[in-house]
Amino acid sequence: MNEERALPIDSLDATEMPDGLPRQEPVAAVRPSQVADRQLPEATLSRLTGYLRVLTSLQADGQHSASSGVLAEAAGVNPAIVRKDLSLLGSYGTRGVGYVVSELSQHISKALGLTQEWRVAIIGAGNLGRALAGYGGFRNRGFDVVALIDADPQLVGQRIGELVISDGTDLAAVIARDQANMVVLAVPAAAAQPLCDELVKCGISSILSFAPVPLQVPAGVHLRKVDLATELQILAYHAQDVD
Ligand SMILES: NC(=O)c1ccc[n+]([C@@H]2O[C@H](COP(=O)([O-])OP(=O)(O)OC[C@H]3O[C@@H](n4cnc5c(N)ncnc54)[C@H](O)[C@@H]3O)[C@@H](O)[C@H]2O)c1
Repeated sequence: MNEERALPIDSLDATEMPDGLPRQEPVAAVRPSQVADRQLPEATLSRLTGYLRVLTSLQADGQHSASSGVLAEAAGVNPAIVRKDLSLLGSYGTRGVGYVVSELSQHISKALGLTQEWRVAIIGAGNLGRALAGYGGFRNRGFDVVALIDADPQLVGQRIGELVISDGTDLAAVIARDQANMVVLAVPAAAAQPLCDELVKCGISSILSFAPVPLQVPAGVHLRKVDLATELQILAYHAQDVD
């Protein structure tokens, strides 16, 4: 069973060096054809989404190229980290010119799996599910929210923005009808594991859960959890007074 995505033990990450310096391994040896076979470090993945956001806005402004310095400043990291991250994708840029915005944007989108269609079903139309369903920003980041599902008959049929709440008692039918291939769980903790099991049977292999409970999924199913309370506790740990 697979609890959450494990990173390979040899994850490369410039920020993980004890002295804060980028590692010196020959990253130039990594070519695009190899990238598909390996997992990118989690910290790199999260920075890539930042670079993509910056590139999208540069493209909208009609910029043709961008230096690692420009990307670094906009993403809040240093240029060496940008170059290192992009080299892991096989993108090296040109000295004096930098990176071609449209090409790099396409390259990062491909690496992040954003060139395929992601159709997201949100399960749980309570406080959180409604807020997520009402947020318009997912579409321009590559995610189409196609269904909002709840098991409460009083909620089924209600309209939230562009979506009408679907009946969660026939989950498989809703997932098939709306051709969802990614699911967000915004249900109480007790409902999350049975739903995960049902979703796996429906063929869903990408699940993001907000339920504050450990979940088990079989190998091959990607599960991520968001736990704001844990994040706040970590923040409190770092921010506490130490006298
Ligand atoms: N991680 C976070 O940052 C964060 C923040 C807020 C809430 N949460 C968690 O998110 C979840 C939802 O929170 P909320 O405040 O929206 O709760 P809520 O009680 O307002 O909504 C939960 C909804 O899930 C529905 N539901 C229950 N079982 C279901 C099932 N089997 N199938 C379909 N729908 C089902 C309920 O009918 C209800 O409408 C909770 O687990 C909560 O702890 C997480």
